[in-house]
Amino acid sequence: MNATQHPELAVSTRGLTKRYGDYTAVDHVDLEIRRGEIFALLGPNGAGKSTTIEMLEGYRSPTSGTATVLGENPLGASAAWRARIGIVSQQAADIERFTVREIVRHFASLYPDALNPEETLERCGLGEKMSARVPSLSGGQKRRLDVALGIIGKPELLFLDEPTTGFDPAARREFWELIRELGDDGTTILLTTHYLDEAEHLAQRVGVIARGKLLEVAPIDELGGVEARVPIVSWRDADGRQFAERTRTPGALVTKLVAEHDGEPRDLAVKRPSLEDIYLDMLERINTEAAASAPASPAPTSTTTEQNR
Ligand SMILES: Nc1ncnc2c1ncn2[C@@H]1O[C@H](COP(=O)(O)OP(=O)(O)OP(=O)(O)O)[C@@H](O)[C@H]1O
Repeated sequence: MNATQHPELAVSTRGLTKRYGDYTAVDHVDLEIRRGEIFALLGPNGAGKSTTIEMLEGYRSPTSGTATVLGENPLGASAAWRARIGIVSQQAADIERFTVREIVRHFASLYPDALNPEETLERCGLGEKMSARVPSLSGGQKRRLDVALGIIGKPELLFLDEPTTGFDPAARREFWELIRELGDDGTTILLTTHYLDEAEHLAQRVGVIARGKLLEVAPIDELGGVEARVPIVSWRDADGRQFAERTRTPGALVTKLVAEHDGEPRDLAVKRPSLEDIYLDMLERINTEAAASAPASPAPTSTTTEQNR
């Protein structure tokens, strides 16, 4: 069944919810991702990122709410729709018998307008491994193969679930380059990551999810609001007591402290909160609020475990 969706949107959800028994893994998520956007979903372990993505891919059914992806309901979407999306999930490809080239060629043959397999492998840094069998690849190289398989069908929308886990720093940089190129070509990308620098490098907007709830969606440099970015000046007095003050005019405060201390205050530091500081503050706040509003949702039990959907 075709759903109505604003043509500029690649993804839109309303009240998207997934429950396992009494446990709510994804809780009324309203999310809009524009076509051509690179969007990063951040959140701690178990926050609900993969569950959200899997509902958008059509691999998990929502308990309630709706999702529209490239104009269709992902559940039971058409084969033509499936050819328009690319998926790099957390499970690495494990195709024992084949060489890298064979497997990528096979995947390419499944799509109406696939990329060139050899060129794609070069782009993914596997040019020298085309004739290698999959089991002989290192962890990072297997992940690159996953990425090659995810993009081979020239997707309009690419889902990347923690794509650079296990990459060495150089491989991550190369991967970021590849993702930026895909973004420049107009591919919409939804990625989840635990690396804030990755989100900073790649994403135009980020969403933070924790305990299944989407806490905030914002351009990366506006996350947490203006207030969260106010610098903190810290110092010690002559007795060694630690002080810290948030101020929009750190220079003026430092000048005042220097005058008051008749010289350099001890351990003087001016710190502008990093994205990581802001993100961790948000998570701490939500955990404190959750603890205050007990009883919390019980953790999922084996009786509520759902294997596939
Ligand atoms: N099939 C299932 N049955 C029961 N609970 C599940 C099932 N799948 C996921 N969950 C629970 O739902 C919550 C969200 O899981 P999800 O995999 O979406 O988290 P995540 O944000 O992707 O975490 P991570 O960063 O660790 O990959 C977790 O508490 C998880 O244990």
